[in-house]
Amino acid sequence: FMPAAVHRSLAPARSSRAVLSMVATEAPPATPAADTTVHSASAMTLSRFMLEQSMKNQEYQELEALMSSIQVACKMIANLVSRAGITDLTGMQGGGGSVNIQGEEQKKLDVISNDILKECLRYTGKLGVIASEEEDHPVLVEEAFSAKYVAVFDPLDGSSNIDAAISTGTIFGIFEEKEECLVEDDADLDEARLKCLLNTLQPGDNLVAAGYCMYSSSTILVFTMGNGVNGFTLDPTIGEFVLTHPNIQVPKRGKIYSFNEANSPDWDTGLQNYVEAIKSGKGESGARYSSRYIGSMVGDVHRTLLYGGIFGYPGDKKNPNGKLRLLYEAAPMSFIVEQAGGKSTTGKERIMNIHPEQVHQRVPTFLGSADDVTELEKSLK
Ligand SMILES: O=P(O)(O)OC[C@H]1O[C@](O)(COP(=O)(O)O)[C@@H](O)[C@@H]1O
Repeated sequence: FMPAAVHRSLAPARSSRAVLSMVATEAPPATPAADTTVHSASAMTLSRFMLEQSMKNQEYQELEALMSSIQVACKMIANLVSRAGITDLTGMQGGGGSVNIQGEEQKKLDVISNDILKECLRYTGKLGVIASEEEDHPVLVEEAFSAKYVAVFDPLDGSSNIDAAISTGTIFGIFEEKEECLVEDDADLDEARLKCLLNTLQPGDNLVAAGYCMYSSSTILVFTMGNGVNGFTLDPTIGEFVLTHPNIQVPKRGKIYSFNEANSPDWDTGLQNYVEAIKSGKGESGARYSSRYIGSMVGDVHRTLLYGGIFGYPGDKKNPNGKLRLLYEAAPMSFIVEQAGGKSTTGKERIMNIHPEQVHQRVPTFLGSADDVTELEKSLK
């Protein structure tokens, strides 16, 4: 087991570093920058974090099992994604039936990530229903359909980037099932199943937890349970997610906008004017904004959370509701951004208020720094 020493290189991790340094106060003050791979037993791992949260608040006890299975699934997916080129896991699923209900051809890793998440969530026994981007319809978890939670997820967001090894991610949201979904033995199963399935269609405001795991130069899991947002980096030397981004607060205003500008000819004038203004320093802040767009929502939202600014996938003449799915992309990400002090909107209304009518419905999405999103809303009006 490695002796306690301290990371000196990662500025954002001050608080976890503080935790580590409390333990290692006797350690020499400045560890040479070269020494970057040590964690002490007192590291704030995600498992320990959840344990402490559920000791403080009983409500989190049941979520602890769910978060434990989600982190296992993300570690497995991270491993597969990082070795996709070596293990022939790039490319399309191929063969019949590899087009999901949205008409998108599925990547091999879309299907595998979906199976991994389904399996990891199933064995918690806490889930009655799951809805996934890769499942045409919500799936009833037979073993536990009298359980308490509903999980919605995009198993591998941005998978169009996977073959180029550009960042991708998993997005998840957890709802509580509505009371009447609890099925008694003699109940009419079909009716109950319908109720359970309908339980999947809940507004973002009903989320009890949401998060994403980004697979990039680091694997970072960021989530909220409605009590702030925390980020954990996977340390491959111990195979654990370690707290590196405590209590994330998105800057009130940023200097970066993130849209697929190739669609701008089809945007409405208000949005075109807004982007022109911030590009040329004629926006409210007077600053000239720069553009960043990865084309993976998880990567673009993660950067926006840390650096500020605005990310969006607007509706346009071709796709009036844009591209992002409300239930397992826009709503979970909106919960995280709002919990980090940011804002999220369709341009007309708060995304978290919207009651989904279909599992795969799309919604125009703008989220990020509160002042930037407010300025955009004014332009769209
Ligand atoms: O290539 P486009 O049209 O800009 O779309 C990019 C957007 O589509 C997505 O890839 C959609 O997600 P999926 O990959 O899960 O279908 C988002 O991650 C991203 O923000």
